[in-house]
Amino acid sequence: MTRSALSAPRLAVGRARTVVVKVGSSSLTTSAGGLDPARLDTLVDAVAGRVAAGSQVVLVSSGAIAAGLSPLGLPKRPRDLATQQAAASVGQQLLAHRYASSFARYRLTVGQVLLTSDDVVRRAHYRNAQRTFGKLLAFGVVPVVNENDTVATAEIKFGDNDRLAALVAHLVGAQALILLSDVDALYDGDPRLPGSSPVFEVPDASVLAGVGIAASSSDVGTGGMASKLTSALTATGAGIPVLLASAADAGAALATSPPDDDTCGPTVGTAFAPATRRTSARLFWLRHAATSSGSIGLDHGAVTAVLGRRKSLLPAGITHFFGDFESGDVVDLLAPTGEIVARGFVGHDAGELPGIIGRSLPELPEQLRHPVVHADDLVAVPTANGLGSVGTGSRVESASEQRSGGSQHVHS
Ligand SMILES: Nc1ncnc2c1ncn2[C@@H]1O[C@H](COP(=O)(O)OP(=O)(O)O)[C@@H](O)[C@H]1O
Ligand SMILES: N[C@@H](CCC(=O)OP(=O)(O)O)C(=O)O
Repeated sequence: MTRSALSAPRLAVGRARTVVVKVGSSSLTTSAGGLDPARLDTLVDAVAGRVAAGSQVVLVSSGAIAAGLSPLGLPKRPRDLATQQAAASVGQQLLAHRYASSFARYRLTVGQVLLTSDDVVRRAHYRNAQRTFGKLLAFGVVPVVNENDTVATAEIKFGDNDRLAALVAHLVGAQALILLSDVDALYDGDPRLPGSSPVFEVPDASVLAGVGIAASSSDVGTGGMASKLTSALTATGAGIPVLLASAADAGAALATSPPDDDTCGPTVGTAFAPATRRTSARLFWLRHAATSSGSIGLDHGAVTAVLGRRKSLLPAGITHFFGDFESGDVVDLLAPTGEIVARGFVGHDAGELPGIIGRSLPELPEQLRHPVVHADDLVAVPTANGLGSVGTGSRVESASEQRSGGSQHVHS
């Protein structure tokens, strides 16, 4: 019997030299809520197998808060931040200890990397984290990453490890992102309902328009399926293929595809094809990680020109702006609805804008006759087709939103 060839994204995942694997809390815990050593060992078996096959693997693991519950006598995941942080503090070191002893079965060393959003938002920190990962991988260490929950505050939290995993995948130059959860694939509706069917291939984001997202079934995680889709779109939008599969199928999800055999590799789960070629670090950082210094409101025509025709943003299409940015700073570009639709490096100081917004270039003095944001300095912010506010960009903190008493300038 001849076996059929796997899809291109599956083969890309199977052939990736550097892979980021993310596992959710629900896949590491018992039904009572504590860490489940057997499930953790199953995951480690799969990661060690992939490393033995010649890949570099970065593991993004949730589970710190879940692991800290029982030592603190907490019956369920607490709602308040301070208790979550205390649980994470206790749980993270239990988790790290468990990973260290489980990987030791394969003579593999783990390195713990705890990140806050600052480590990705600030460019110098981003480079520093990149260097650290590079060194760990060169030493043959398996980096085990989590959010630094103990110090992250409500304002600076990543929100969830799905998003963190996509950012880390780009940061380490991974060729694949594997999201492991307690569900075996993406479904077109709530997987607990009988009429829902699995979606095995996502060639592009338009497929997701018909996917229904049920509220997360897990009591221990924070992400839910919506955040997994946002993560998948973040990675595919940067040129990285994604596989979403069950942690119970970790071995099959991390299977390798030999260069000369198109029939072997990850057969399980849902494969997401990359949308583009790999994005440059500069534009990826701009889209997903940059903290903006202000925001600029666009009229409908400018939104179409900038997003639809990839044109530069000219003063004529601007209705208002907030913030005290300088030329070179990052600004959010807002649709007339107020939604962030793009982000760019601004070409003017905020002080220059009141005199030029709403006017065409020929009307302006020579030194001001250039785009407010040049097309090469601009990226669209994905709003995850049909998933509304789960788009990553709208979750990035905006300095202008935080500034109390920040002024707004409106063109009339
Ligand atoms: N369309 C869907 N397809 C698959 N799973 C879905 C869908 N909608 C909601 N879910 C739920 O999302 C859950 C996974 O999210 P979550 O519990 O946060 O996982 P994790 O702890 O792995 O991050 C699954 O248990 C599943 O019930
Ligand atoms: N950083 C937290 C997990 C946050 C999170 O995203 O959880 P999950 O949705 O289970 O991946 C922890 O270790 O408990």
